[in-house]
Amino acid sequence: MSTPTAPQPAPQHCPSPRELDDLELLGHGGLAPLTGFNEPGSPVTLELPEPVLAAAREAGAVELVDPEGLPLARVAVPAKKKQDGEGWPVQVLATPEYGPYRRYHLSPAQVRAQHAGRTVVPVTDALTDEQLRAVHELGPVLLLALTGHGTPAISPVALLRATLLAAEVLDAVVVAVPLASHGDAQADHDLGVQVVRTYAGDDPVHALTEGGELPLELREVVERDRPAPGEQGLVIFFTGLSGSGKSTLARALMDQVLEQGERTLTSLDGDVVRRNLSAGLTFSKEDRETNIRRIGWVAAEIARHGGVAVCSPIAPFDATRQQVRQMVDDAGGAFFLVHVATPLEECERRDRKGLYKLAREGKIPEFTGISSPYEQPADADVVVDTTGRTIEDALADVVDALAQTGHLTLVDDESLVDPAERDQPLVEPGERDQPLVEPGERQRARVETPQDDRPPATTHTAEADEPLKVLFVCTANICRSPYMELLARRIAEETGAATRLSFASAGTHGFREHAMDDVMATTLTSRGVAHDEFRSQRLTSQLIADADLVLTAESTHRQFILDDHPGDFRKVFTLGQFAESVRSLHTDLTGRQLLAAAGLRRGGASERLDIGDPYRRGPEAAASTAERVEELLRVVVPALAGAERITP
Ligand SMILES: Nc1ncnc2c1ncn2[C@@H]1O[C@H](COP(=O)(O)OS(=O)(=O)O)[C@@H](OP(=O)(O)O)[C@H]1O
Ligand SMILES: Nc1ncnc2c1ncn2[C@@H]1O[C@H](COP(=O)(O)OP(=O)(O)O)[C@@H](O)[C@H]1O
Repeated sequence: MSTPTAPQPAPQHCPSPRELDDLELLGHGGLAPLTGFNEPGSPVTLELPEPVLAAAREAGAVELVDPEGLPLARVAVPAKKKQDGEGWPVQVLATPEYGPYRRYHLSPAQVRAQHAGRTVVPVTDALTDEQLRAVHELGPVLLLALTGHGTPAISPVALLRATLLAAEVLDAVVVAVPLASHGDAQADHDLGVQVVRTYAGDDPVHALTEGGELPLELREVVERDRPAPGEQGLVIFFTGLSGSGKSTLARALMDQVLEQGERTLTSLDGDVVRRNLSAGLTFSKEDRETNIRRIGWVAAEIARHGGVAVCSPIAPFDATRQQVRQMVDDAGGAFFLVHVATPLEECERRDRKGLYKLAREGKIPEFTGISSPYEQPADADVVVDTTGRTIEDALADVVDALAQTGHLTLVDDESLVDPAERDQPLVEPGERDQPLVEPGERQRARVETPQDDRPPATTHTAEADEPLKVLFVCTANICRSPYMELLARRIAEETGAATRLSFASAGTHGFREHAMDDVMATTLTSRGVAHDEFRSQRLTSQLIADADLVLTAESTHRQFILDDHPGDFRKVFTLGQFAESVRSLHTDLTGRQLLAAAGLRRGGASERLDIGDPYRRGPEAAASTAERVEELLRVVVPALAGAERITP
């Protein structure tokens, strides 16, 4: 007689963030008519790892738990794949209780009961002034914030924060719907239409149209959500063979970051991690992956808090490195991969720890490069072969590539420059027609950077004969920057350089086509400079791209530009900063060569050098701004033009 086998308990599984969002909506009817996962043709799928799927088929169900292990739902899983036709129905065990703004998560039934009669407006980004005006016209509205994983342009919590702020100036209630993205634009669109219709019932739906500017409060929410590249958490991840130079370069880089003193820093060195966080792990493929994932997890948490983590394990497997990149990305950090590509022969020649010899003798199994693979990264931000190079020279490539991203700028550090070269002109008079190169770049030939489309630091081209284009930038382009543009043009005329220089100005925010502010305009009139034809314009990427030099009134304007155009850091200065650089360069360089030199040796854009906003602060403030700008322009314009320098 055979004994009946006891039914197997349903296995537990923690779904992905996207699946958790889907589960919440399936659970309360938000995805109606869908009632389960994996219905034919539906993007609302649930994927189970093979062993969990096998156990679930045997038990007839899987229990979905949240990341802390709380059972949320029981999902029926047919015994055989061919029985999947009807999908996997969901039975709710508990509704999620935690998470920011959870109280705004309502089911369609709750929305119908509490808020019927309002026009429904689906929202996936902070509302612009034009959108607010249009929504205001609609009367009572329900702002349906679509916060699901991968859907909003900003983080779900910032979208709710921005939508609640917008609601304060409208007759609006706010409801959050975790409508996730499934990676298929058409399927997501169709699902979104269906979900919004379900929430709206018989009420009208208003689709927002693009356009307009963010009001100040909402801009602040968005900017806080997306910190400037220089303030974002950063993971600098060195990968390469043992002995390639990862730890040496990582240590040298960290010293520079510490000396600069602007960022908090954590080292996750391969050897050190193995003695602590990963003590006991072997060098099997599985243990190496566990080791790297642990490093990635810690690094991502550091990035989440805005810190810098410098990691230097071998990390031989591409898939694991990609997982770390994803973890850092999910935490809102930037991931910067340095491939220390010193070839095996050189690492083995160095054999600092004597390990290669032991590995060759078969005394260390699974040694990377000898008896265990190293997968070359195809996604490195910079590739450095340290063979035959000094540490400083190799490090300069990393520092340079980092600066190009805007995430960490250390190139101001004069210690990178050979002291013997520090006060020399960068270009000898006889070298004028040669491309300019930075001292640290002279060995660049040995470095491959994967971003082939990056412009070289400075090259001499036919452009050299065109007038040098200078763009002045302030906030509204009605006070400071027009004054700079018009007065600079006058000074260029006085110095006979009108054909060699051209000037324009623009504002980061504010109006288009406005005349100059009256009070500030008076300071120009008293200098005999006409302003009647001047009209303000907004700063655009094209204006920045077209300019050879961008001079801003304040360091915040400079940062505003670099946030979107980090690669332009060598040509964007505050006017005060550029004047200081010109004064301290002690060279006879002019025009583009002066720009190149200033770009390499620029001083800091300290707020001390800012030109404050005189707008609505009366004639005295305008006069003192005018005086200060004139003083700076009389340093900068003649220097650019090659006219006789005025020594302050
Ligand atoms: N089998 C084998 N293969 C490779 N390396 C070995 C091995 N056994 C010990 N070591 C020493 O451990 C250091 C590498 O550890 P990592 O944690 O960076 O390796 S991994 O990323 O998990 O693959 C590595 O240090 P680095 O030289 O700093 O890279 C070696 O000193
Ligand atoms: N340009 C260079 N950059 C980094 N290391 C170099 C360079 N030239 C020689 N080395 C030497 O190579 C060795 C690299 O060792 P290490 O930094 O511990 O490598 P890893 O951490 O990749 O195992 C050190 O002895 C270092 O002095």
